Amino acid sequence: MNIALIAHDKKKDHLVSFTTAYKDILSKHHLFATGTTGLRIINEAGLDVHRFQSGPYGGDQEIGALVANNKMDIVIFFRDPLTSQPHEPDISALIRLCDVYSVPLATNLGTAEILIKGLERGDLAWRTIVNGRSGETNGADQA
Ligand SMILES: O=C(CO)COP(=O)(O)O
Repeated sequence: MNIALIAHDKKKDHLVSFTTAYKDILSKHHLFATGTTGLRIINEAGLDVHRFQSGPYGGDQEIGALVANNKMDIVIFFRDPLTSQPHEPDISALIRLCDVYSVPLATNLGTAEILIKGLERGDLAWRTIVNGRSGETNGADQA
């Protein structure tokens, strides 16, 4: 599976802790992230992550493009609901596209935990039918 990992600044510590805690599961998949989030996950969780631009510089839109092409299977986006962001339209657009394409999206730690446990149990196998990669079991696919 292709998994996008994104966090706003005040939520980055949470995402680093989350990716560290679930490193064994996440390392079986292809990970993508916005720029600064990705750097922290690489350095602090020790995971292999493909980094896009930083969010305010277009990273959310790059991930949105993959969602629109059915190349992103899960989006974990720890957004900060208490701080205004200069690229709010990009954030809304990414969330909207996840809803357009029924891509599983977690915007907080509680939902992300459920999603990652479901992923490990195989609950998201339907994604391989939607994304045309049905021969694959553990996400050995590339965006
Ligand atoms: O702003 C973001 C998502 O909207 C995240 O971007 P960074 O990971 O580069 O901080």
